[in-house]
Amino acid sequence: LSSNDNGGGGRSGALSSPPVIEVPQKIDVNPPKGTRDFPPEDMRLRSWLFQNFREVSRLFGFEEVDFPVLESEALFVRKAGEEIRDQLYNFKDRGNRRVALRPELTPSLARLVIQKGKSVSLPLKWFAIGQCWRYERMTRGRRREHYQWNMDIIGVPEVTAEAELISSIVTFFKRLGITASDVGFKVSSRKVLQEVLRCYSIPENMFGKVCIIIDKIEKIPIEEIKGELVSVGISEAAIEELLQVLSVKSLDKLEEILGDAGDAVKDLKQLFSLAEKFGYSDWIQFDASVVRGLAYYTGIVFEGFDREGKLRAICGGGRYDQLLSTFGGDDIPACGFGFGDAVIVELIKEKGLLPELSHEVENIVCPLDKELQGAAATVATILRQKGQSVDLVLENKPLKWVFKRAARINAGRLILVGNSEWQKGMVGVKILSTGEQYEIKLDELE
Ligand SMILES: CC(=O)Nc1cnc2ccccc2c1
Repeated sequence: LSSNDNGGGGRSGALSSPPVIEVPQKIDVNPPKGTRDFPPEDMRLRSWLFQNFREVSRLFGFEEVDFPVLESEALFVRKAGEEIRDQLYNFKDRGNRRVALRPELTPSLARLVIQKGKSVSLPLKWFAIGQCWRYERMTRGRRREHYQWNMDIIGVPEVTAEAELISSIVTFFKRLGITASDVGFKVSSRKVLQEVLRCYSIPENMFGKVCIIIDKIEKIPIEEIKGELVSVGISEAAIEELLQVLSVKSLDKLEEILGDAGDAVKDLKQLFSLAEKFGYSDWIQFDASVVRGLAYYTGIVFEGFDREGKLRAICGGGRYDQLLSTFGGDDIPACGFGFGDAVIVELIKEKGLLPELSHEVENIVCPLDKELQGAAATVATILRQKGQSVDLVLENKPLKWVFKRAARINAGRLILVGNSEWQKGMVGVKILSTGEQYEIKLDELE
């Protein structure tokens, strides 16, 4: 009930029964659990971050794409025990369809590539910035949404694609003032795991599950990791070999163990050599323990980390050559990364790299009395047509109020529309930074 309703007691003042005053039910003004509003100050930081995502995507010749935040649940139903699956924000819609709020963007991108089929020519270089969702018990008080920047290269089997993607992230970090002493990338290949599992003739369909278990290696005790590997049927011997290989920190050592028959060592060597040419060798290191927590990766995987070790992974990605074919599409190679909007903000705060972003307008236009409101609107429109931003005073306010507002919105200059000046086709101008004041003909205002 709106406050000016007299509660259904008919015409106010009627002698009928006293109006029933309904206490208006105050809505909860906070956003839903785990979600955020973006009031102007926060929105300026988000827009600044996204502007940098977009500018880097442009520098690398990527095209922007987007997809619905709501997808068929089938896109995300993978049986590899991933956390992203356990926390799917899924439900049945009113048409009884199983749907989900997307927890990541890659499956949607794969869906669109398949949908486009032969009508697009490879390679595709697409980027997206989209809100992703998860539903986890608020016990952990973590967010249920975040925005991710994704860059994907579709149709390139060589590791030149991964090298290009890492270069784009390095470019982004440099734009923010982040250096190789602040962050690095741990790089490995799932082919390392694959080659070990093959030696123990562990079936391919176990691969995703084993990767998801291994991905928890720094999050849960090693005994639990071993237990989970045993429970999915990996032999003790294979487990020992796996854990031993995962502790390898040099490519040469890895080659000793795996030999140079497989692609794992070859791919990684090529990636590190390309890193030299891109000029980001200082940013990357081989680390066999990196597997990432998404089941569909098949080759190179990488993650950005803060060298102080205070924060969670900043970004992550890798090659997913089988994803399109598992969706019924052609066997098209692909790789990409996701870059969340949360950890990066914590990092730039830590490093004192938060930009100062203020709201500014070039002009505040004010009629000196209400008869001139129309004239002020004309002045505002002329300035706006010249590409100037204008805050037009919309009510009859005292000058004191106007000066206060001008300061708050960081107006560059105050344009006063007064009667005597207007009769001469002129307006008053006050440059607010210097106090300089003058009159000028309207058509000379620029
Ligand atoms: C640090 C953070 O907010 N992480 C975060 C927040 N929301 C998500 C939502 C979906 C998938 C991953 C997510 C990850």
